Amino acid sequence: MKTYTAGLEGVIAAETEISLLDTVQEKIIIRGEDLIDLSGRVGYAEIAHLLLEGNLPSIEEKEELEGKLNKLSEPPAGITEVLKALPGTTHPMDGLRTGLSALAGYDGDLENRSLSANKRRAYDILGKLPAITVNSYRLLNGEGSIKPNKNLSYSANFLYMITGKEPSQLETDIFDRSLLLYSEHELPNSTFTARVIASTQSDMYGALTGAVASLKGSLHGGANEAVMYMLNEADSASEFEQLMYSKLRMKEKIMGFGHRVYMKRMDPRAIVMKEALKVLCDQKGDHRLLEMCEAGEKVMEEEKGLYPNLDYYAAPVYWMLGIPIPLYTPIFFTSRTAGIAAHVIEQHENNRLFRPRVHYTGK
Ligand SMILES: CC(=O)SCCNC(=O)CCNC(=O)[C@H](O)C(C)(C)COP(=O)(O)OP(=O)(O)OC[C@H]1O[C@@H](n2cnc3c(N)ncnc32)[C@H](O)[C@@H]1OP(=O)(O)O
Ligand SMILES: O=C([O-])CC(=O)C(=O)O
Repeated sequence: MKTYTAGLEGVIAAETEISLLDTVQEKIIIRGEDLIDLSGRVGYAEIAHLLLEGNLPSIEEKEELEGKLNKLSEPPAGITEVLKALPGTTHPMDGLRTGLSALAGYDGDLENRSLSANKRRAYDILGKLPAITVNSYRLLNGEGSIKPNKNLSYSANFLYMITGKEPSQLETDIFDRSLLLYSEHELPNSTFTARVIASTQSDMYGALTGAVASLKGSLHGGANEAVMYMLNEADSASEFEQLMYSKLRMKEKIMGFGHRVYMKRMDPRAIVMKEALKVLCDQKGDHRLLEMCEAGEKVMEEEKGLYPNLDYYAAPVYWMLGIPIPLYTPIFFTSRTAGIAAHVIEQHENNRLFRPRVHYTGK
């Protein structure tokens, strides 16, 4: 009776003022602004403000937001205890999912779905997630937990907690840019998941927790970790090229390539991350990873007509920044929290329950 499309391809499933992948003008529009254009001009905190408040902040508002996120950056001690109780075999993404879920118990106003209550908890979650993300990795590795350094900006502190040393300005800028690029992307599986959960009038913690599970999958955020494991299987551009050919012969999907929306062109965010990789390679005087990635790009274009997505170039950038691979997907989620929280708020503000029908193929 009604049109059915596998994977909801091309289906319009939500009305939003938050973002649009404009495939005609080839732009990522966030609340009327061009994300790629912004990536050279503003930082992650400003994008978080744009997503949650609807406008870019003034200098004072930006400082106020950085201060607010700083103040909120320490999770309750009970969350650390929850993370400590998990077995060491737990993936940090599952640690993050568990820690985020447990935060709900600390919200004294959990059933309040008003705009102000939702914004308050969005900032609270955003403030605490870097520590939850990093400590889920550290505690699972048998390392002690690390406290946020409140003298640093949001991104500098996040990177400091990951590596244990204060990052340089260049490292901070590149990491911040990666967070900005990951912050929001219209209606990917995880954002859709969160909106579906929120549409039952369930709370933001539950909606975001479901989104973590969605984003973990290798067809979505999990691809950035898979890309790095794949790059580490080779030592040079020619070895990587051979690896790609053999994977294609085995009909394997190559992680970091293809995208439901950018099927036939390079993800514009990947172009920005490729430039960042080049800067890091130039600085370290070691171009091996860049050369390998470029070789892989050429194979995929020639063999499959497919182009890199953001994960393909974010992975080697994170490697060059000294970030452990199991943190790549949790970092992606932490950054995407600003966008997904904005979608949960929008869903609660103008809600209709998601309840589609099926195309029945059974007896
Ligand atoms: C930041 C992000 O989350 S971006 C996504 C990150 N995920 C990845 O990088 C995983 C690898 N990529 C993929 O699996 C896909 O391209 C997806 C999941 C991103 C998009 O999937 P869909 O839109 O459903 O496309 P689908 O998987 O149907 O692919 C269409 C065709 O292209 C091929 N294809 C798509 N991506 C790839 C790939 N990475 N490697 C090899 N072939 C691919 C498929 O095999 C399929 O070919 P066929 O028609 O001959 O069977
Ligand atoms: O948009 C998608 O389908 C996947 C995603 O989250 C991204 O590319 O950032």
